[in-house]
Amino acid sequence: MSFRTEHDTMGAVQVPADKYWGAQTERSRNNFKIGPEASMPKEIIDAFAYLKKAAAYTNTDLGVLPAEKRDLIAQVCDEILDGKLATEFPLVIWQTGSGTQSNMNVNEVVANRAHVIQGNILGEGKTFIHPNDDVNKSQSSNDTYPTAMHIAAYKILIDVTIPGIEKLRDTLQAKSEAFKSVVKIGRTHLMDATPLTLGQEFSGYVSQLNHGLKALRNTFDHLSELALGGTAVGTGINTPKGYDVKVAEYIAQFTNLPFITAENKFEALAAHDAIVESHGALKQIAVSLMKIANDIRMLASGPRSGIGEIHIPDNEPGSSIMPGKVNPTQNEAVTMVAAQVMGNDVAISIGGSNGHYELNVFKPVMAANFLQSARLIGDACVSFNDHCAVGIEPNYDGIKKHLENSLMLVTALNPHIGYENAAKIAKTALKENKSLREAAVGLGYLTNEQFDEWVRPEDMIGSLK
Ligand SMILES: O=C(O)C[C@H](O)C(=O)O
Repeated sequence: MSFRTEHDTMGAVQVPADKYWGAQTERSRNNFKIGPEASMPKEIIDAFAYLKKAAAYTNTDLGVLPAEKRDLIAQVCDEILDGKLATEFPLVIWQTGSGTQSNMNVNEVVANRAHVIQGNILGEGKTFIHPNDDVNKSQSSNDTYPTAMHIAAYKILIDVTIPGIEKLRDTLQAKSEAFKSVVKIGRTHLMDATPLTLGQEFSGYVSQLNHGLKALRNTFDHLSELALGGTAVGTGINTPKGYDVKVAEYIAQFTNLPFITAENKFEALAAHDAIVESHGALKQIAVSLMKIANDIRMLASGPRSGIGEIHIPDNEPGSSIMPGKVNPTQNEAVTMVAAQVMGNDVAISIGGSNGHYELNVFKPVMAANFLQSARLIGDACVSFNDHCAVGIEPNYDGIKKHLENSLMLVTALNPHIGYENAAKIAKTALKENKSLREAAVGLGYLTNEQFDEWVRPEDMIGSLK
């Protein structure tokens, strides 16, 4: 590999000759050889492209950056957003907790790429655009990185997470309606309970996802606040008047999302409660998905020795050794995703609780965990929807068998013969391996006709939808 020499305030650094990044990026590459798989997320780099372009426009509007520089900076930012410079951001999240090195990575790439766009040779001569003085003008890592976090988080929730959850929610809603007359036995404490319909059971899942979506949307207010303009400690040193409001307006225009400047820049740099709050909603959805996917795999368990009250699609051979076995693999994937998201919530909580005075220095790990959770939930919902939920059908034989066998249909007799007599019927039926009817009539508490009249599972499903 050939190298060129780049400089920063600490001196000369050898940088791969064909790369646009500069000395500070290379120092980070060399000094943080930690977990190479944990690259700075693409969503964060794209968010930096939006905010650097917005900063350039604002700086020009406010008279502190020539229009020629603005246009060059904006052109490179657009190239980043088009994915043309994807190999120019080699840093990992395990670096400075402010994300300074990734901020500088973007600044250096923009300056050097602009140099080449102007017809110069990479590494030869002084660049017209300076990474700090121009690309980073009116900014600090301390306000750019949190701004990038909010842009990336908001965008991924809108583009990936919410559509995925809604897709699954809609399918479960359709199933709930389709199954509204399918009476089955309920289970509480994993033990037989009174009946309900399969539709009622599924309506609970729909409601869980609707509440999760609402919780997520409730976090948009805080996520829409941008730190940019706070610069180093939140005071806005080195920014022209009106910069913070205007730069947020440009970001809103470029992203088509309702961003505004943060009301309090000290909070926006030193705390990431918006990320903690929003990930809290993602955790809530993970908790819901864990319950839903577990219920569905247990209802589908069998085919001969399980509960077997629903069928789910047979997607792949399940076993390398047991012929003909098929497993609830989509449920397993979703529940693993839920476990990962709950784990990410711990990392985010620890990160969020560690703002020291004017700066939180857990920014990259918080961003990476958030983006991973948001994508995993969106993707997992689509996968579970397409390869499992859409194909769920009742197993009428299994449902009927359990319903007829259930001892808790006896609950319907409480108003007629009292709880204690009804309990005797249930216990006798269990002990003597009899049906409820046999036990009830045998104990002399009621006649066959009364049993037919009073013990009707279809009348035991209550009035609630
Ligand atoms: O990189 C910056 O702009 C500031 C840095 O994070 C610092 O506060 O030392």
